[in-house]
Amino acid sequence: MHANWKTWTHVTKLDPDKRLPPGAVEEIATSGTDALMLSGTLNVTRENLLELLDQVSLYGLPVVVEPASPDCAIFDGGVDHLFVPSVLNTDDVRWIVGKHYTWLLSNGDGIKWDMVVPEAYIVLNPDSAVGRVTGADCNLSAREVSAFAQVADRYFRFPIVYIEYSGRYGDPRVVQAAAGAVHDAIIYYGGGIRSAKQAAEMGRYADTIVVGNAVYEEGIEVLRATVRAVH
Ligand SMILES: CC(C)=CCC/C(C)=C/CC/C(C)=C/CC/C(C)=C/COP(=O)(O)OP(=O)(O)O
Ligand SMILES: O=P(O)(O)OC[C@@H](O)CO
Ligand SMILES: [Mg+2]
Repeated sequence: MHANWKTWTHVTKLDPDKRLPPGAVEEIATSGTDALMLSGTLNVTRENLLELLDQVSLYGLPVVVEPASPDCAIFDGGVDHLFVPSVLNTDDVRWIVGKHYTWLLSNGDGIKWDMVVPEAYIVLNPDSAVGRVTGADCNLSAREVSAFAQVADRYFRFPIVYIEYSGRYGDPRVVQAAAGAVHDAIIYYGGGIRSAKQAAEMGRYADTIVVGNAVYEEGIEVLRATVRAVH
C-alpha cells in the first residue's frame, strides 16, 4: 500500500450516523477534498458504516475508515486505509492500547497490516463525544500538548499526530506548537472548521486539516472554500 496519504492537505470526515441529502455525496466527492474518512464516536455500527461505504466508493477518491471500536475495523468494500486511533491524553488504558489488544486477540489473522495507519490522538474538547467517552484530560497547555506530540513522534513513532477539537474551533497556537515539536509525524488538525479563513489558519501549521460537521451543517460551498484555502 502506497503512502500517498502523507500528501493530503484536506480530508472530509463523514459520519455513518448522519444522513446526507440526495446528491450530496457526489458533491462532496468532487469538491476537491483529497480523501474521505468515515468516522464517528457514537452510534457507528458495521451496518451504517458499510452503507456509507457503499455510497462513497463509486467516486475513485481515497477512502479511509477510522474505527472507534474493533467491530468497525473494515478492510473490504473499497477501503484504502484503516486509520486506527490511540488517545494519548487519557488515563483509561482501553483507549490507548486496550481495544487494540482485544482486536488482536479476537481477530488478529484478519488484519491487513499494510492498510493500517496508527494515529496518536490528542483530544482537546472535553464536551465532544470523543472527549467524554475516552475521559481525556483536555486541560493542557501548548507545552503539554507538544510533549504528548513528541512522545507520539519520537518515542512511539506514530506516523500521525491528530490534534482533535471535534465540534469546536481550537487554538492555532497549540497546533503551531505541536507541529513545531514533531520530527517525522504528519500533523492532523480537526475541529470546528467552518470557513476558508479557519482552514487557512490551521493549514499553516497542520499538514492535513479535517472538516466534519460543516459538511452537514453548512453545505457544499463552505466545504469547497475550505479545500481552496489549503490547496
Ligand atoms: C482498536 C480499534 C480497531 C479501535 C479502537 C480505536 C480507539 C482507541 C478509539 C478511541 C478514540 C475514538 C472514539 C476515535 C473515533 C474517531 C473520532 C475522534 C471521531 C470523532 O468523534 P466525535 O465527533 O467526537 O463523535 P460524534 O461525531 O459521534 O459525535
Ligand atoms: O466535525 P468537526 O468539528 O469539523 O471536526 C472534525 C474531526 O476532527 C472530528 O473528528
Ligand atoms: Mg463528529
